Amino acid sequence: MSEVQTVEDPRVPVVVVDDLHVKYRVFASGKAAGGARSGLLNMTRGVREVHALKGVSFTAYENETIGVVGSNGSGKSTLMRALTGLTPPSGGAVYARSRPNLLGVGAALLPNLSGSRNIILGGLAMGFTRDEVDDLREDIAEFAELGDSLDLPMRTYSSGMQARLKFSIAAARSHDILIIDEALAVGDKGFRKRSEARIRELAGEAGTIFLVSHSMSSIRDTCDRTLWINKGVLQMDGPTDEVVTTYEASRQ
Ligand SMILES: Nc1ncnc2c1ncn2[C@@H]1O[C@H](COP(=O)(O)OP(=O)(O)OP(=O)(O)O)[C@@H](O)[C@H]1O
Repeated sequence: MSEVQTVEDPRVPVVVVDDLHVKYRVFASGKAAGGARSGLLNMTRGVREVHALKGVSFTAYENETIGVVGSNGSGKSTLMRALTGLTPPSGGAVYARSRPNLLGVGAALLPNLSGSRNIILGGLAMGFTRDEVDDLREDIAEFAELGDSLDLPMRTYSSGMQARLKFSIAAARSHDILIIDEALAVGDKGFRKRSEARIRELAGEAGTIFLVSHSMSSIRDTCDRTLWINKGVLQMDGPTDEVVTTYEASRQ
């Protein structure tokens, strides 16, 4: 009699993506009906479908920090939006242990309020209580290193300064499943180093992190596993070094 041996996988799955398809319907303006002067667009000939993800499947486990690479328009952001539930699948499914959070509390921040007020607002938007926000304010301000600028309205900040503030607020709490889309590409070198270190800390706090970036050094420094998305297909999924090396070679 043959013996069937089952090997238990000790890893705990937190996100399962199963044959995920995403299609967008876009209205391409094309040539205006009746000539450009009529000012009317021919909507019937202009509907186009973009098949942005074509059957992507993978499982992400607890404590993994996963890089997501691919050329412009390959489907990385679409995949991340589908993970958060912002973009509905047109086929397949996404299962997650808890709702993945997209790093960035940008939508909750108000340009006319000062950096300090936005720290409070962003903290509340992330689900902290008022007392918790009061406890964290100093830490967030210190991490952002914006000095006196924190008293100025956020609209006066450069894009790098805004990114620092958003990162500092969002990174103040550990998330079960966290998605960072290009967050490291902004800010200066010093801030990038500190944000990478903070991401590693967050990853250590039992979270699962997805990092979408065009910076291969950020991916190599931060991620143990990497997904390469190519034209809507998961081209490769494996240890970061192997995937990034193959991806870079493909672009020579
Ligand atoms: N809201 C949308 N409506 C229509 N098409 C879209 C929409 N968002 C993305 N697309 C299309 O889907 C495809 C994948 O785009 P996506 O933004 O996911 O790529 P990406 O890999 O994140 O690109 P990048 O590296 O440039 O940020 C592209 O062809 C893009 O034009």
